[in-house]
Amino acid sequence: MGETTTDLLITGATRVGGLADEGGDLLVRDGVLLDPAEAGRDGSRELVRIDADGLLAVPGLVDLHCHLREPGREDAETVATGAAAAARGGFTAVLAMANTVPVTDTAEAARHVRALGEQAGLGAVVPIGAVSKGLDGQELAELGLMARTGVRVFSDDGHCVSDARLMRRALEYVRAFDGVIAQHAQDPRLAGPDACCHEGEVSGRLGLAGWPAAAESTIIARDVQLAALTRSRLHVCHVSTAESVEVLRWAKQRYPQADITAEVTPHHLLLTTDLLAGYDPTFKVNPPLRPAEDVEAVRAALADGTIDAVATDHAPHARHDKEHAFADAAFGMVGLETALGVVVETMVRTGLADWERVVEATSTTPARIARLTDQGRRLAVGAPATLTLVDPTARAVVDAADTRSLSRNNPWHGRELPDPVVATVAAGRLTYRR
Ligand SMILES: NC(=O)N[C@@H](CC(=O)O)C(=O)O
Ligand SMILES: [Zn+2]
Ligand SMILES: [Zn+2]
Repeated sequence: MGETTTDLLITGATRVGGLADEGGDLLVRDGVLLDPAEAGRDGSRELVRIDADGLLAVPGLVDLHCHLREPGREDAETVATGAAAAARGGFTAVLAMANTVPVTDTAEAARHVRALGEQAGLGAVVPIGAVSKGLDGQELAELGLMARTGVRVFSDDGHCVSDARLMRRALEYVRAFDGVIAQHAQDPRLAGPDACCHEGEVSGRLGLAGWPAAAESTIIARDVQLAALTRSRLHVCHVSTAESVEVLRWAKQRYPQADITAEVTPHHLLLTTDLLAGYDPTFKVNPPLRPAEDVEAVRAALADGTIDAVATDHAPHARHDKEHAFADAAFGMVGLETALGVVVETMVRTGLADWERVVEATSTTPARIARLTDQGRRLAVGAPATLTLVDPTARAVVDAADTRSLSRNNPWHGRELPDPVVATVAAGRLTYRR
């Protein structure tokens, strides 16, 4: 972050994870946190104050998994609108999935996404590189060349790397540069081309073609063994079933030397498959919404660390892709702006997690998985001024039209949820203020 002439003084916030003797005041100058006693000493600098009495200051949120749609589908989202939605959601860094048009499968494509993020200036936009060329699951993409531009996370998300041999080679390859393979765990043969939801009692009643929960957990069982075999890093995207949690719990015990991590989305922490009763395609998502037992299992796993992180899987879609009969609509829902609220609703208000655990799952751990060294840092003098101010008690009714995203496929529309994000500061810059 370059030189600035304005200081930002945040007063009265409680730092989550801060030391007991650290006061609540924070001074932001040139992208760094300074001793608040410095505020106003240099008369040439303007001082902007934020009164944060009663608020929490947490390290800026990091989203390991979102879809920003640029290049190719700028009608659904652009990097700039996605970054604006992220800032409003309290995020200071987001990782943009590779399933754009064209796919982020070359160094040049990765540089392009990063540059669009820098132009937007609303926090870090970090490209995820594809595992296979064109996401076709056949041939490895330019993993090494993308790594040289700083890419550490590789994923064919939207598709599963279903060929075990290709998955093994990808894991072996990225080990050299400390990369990680983020897998969309879903056996394509079990999921089939026509399936559109979770296979079970609800799909049977509604006459919708489902796919079994085993399509997810069987791939995870295979991949954790490949991660152990290759001694490489595996990250499991959007874990959604109780069996997947059981496989992960087993794998983390069985292979303590392996680096296996997993994420859950906010929607899988709260929404259930019953919502499909109205055939509203807003609730069509991949992985599909699951029964309540699965929701309970992923919450417990997030609480005890079996699931390491929360990631939004923000998947904006234009109206003409979403407004179809359920079976024909696109998979995906937006989520950047509501993510923290849903985590507070499902984990904090239920007593399953405290704010320390929320910070770990939404900031510290995702930053570590993506190897983003200037994100997820404790808020101390000398650290990057990358933080989010949170009102732990605020609530609001979600309005899909009140958004910085270009898309409206919002499953929370009309629902009252915690509305915690008050301000976001990314590398010293105020990127959102309520
Ligand atoms: N989650 C979704 O339902 N859709 C994602 C793809 C994905 O995450 O698998 C998308 O790109 O729209
Ligand atoms: Zn996916
Ligand atoms: Zn995704």
